[in-house]
Amino acid sequence: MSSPAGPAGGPSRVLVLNSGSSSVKYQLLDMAAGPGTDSRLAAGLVERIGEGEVADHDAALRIIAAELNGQGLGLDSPELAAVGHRVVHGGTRFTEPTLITDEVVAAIEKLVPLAPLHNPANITGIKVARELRPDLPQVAVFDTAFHSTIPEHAARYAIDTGTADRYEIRRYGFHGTSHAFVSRAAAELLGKESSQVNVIVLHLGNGASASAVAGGSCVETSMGLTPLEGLVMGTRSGDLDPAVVFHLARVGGMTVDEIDTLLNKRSGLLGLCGDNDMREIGRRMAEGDKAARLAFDIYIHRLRKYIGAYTAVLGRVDAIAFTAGVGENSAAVREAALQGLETLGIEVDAVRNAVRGRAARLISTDTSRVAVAVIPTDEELEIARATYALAQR
Ligand SMILES: Nc1ncnc2c1ncn2[C@@H]1O[C@H](COP(=O)(O)OP(=O)(O)O)[C@@H](O)[C@H]1O
Ligand SMILES: CC(=O)OP(=O)(O)O
Ligand SMILES: [Mg+2]
Repeated sequence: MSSPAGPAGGPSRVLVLNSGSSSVKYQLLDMAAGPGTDSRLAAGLVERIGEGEVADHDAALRIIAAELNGQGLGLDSPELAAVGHRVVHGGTRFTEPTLITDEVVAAIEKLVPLAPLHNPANITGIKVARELRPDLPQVAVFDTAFHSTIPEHAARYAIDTGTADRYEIRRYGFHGTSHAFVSRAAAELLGKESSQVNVIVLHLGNGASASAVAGGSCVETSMGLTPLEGLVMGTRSGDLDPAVVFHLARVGGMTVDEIDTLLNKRSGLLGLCGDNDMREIGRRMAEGDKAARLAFDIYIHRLRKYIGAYTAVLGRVDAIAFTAGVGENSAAVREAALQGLETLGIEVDAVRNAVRGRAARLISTDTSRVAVAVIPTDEELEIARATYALAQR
């Protein structure tokens, strides 16, 4: 077959745009490629948006469009079936992949205050792609959607119910396409159905979140109203006493926006030691750097608290899966996070943990009651599948 075609012989390619706060990742996939075939036709990343040559997300998307054109895979291609967009915050309304209309864009715009670093970038991606191909179905796939199954007792904060309802304050959770993809892949690695296994997923990238997935449904996650809550991240604080905010305002004289910037952009690993990249922290620790060591220890301590908590939430844990930049690459983080947890049935094999690779793999011992896995995430593939499924209808 020379030109790829969908089941009905129509176009079968999907372009996925994953716009982050300072980067845009993209993939072009052929969804009609046979099972086991790599369907990725192109993939790339524009980084450091706003810092150097790339002024903003609009410029980044035009660079990507030109790059694809140059490879003969342009947005004008008749083979293109749809464009899938990662949208970080879907609020209470969007719990499924959604065909984009003007009204949907307006609704995503209304959610900007809940994800000020992410939703504006997602909206720019949608606007540029719709401008270039107004005829194509465009689908929004939400980070929050996979977490919509979290039960009320875990999703609600213990604040006044009227206030919470009025302002839609609740735990939404993020990185949902990754938690969905990785929890399913963990079940596959164990040779079981998703419905049969309970998995703790640790998505450790620049942003980081944990989730507890019971029989395929998410029951708890560490990010909350916004992507600020939970684990220690590259530049975000994760959990803290909310009174820190009052204290900084009253005693420190800081404005709400200044505190927002402090906690989202100048905290986490960066705030603790001046570096947000785990590779650099590893190098500095090897040289005996005390600030880097403490930052690492704080990061690990938080992670272990969540592993313990989610073990109690799930009752029975079949697998713990590490994913994203840090989770997939840092053997030191994985080892420290699970060290000494034999009483929980967790035994990491040091040799397996040290092996590097791109494939999903087990790093636990053969006798470990809980399987420990490293699973490369693929948010773009997950988004492409949802997009293609919706575009086919
Ligand atoms: N070889 C490595 N060892 C340790 N950490 C790594 C390695 N490669 C990448 N990382 C970490 O992964 C982070 C990026 O993760 P990624 O999932 O790509 O983040 P995001 O999608 O949030 O931008 C980097 O900031 C760095 O801390
Ligand atoms: C929601 C979120 O934190 O996303 P990212 O890790 O891409 O910043
Ligand atoms: Mg990410």
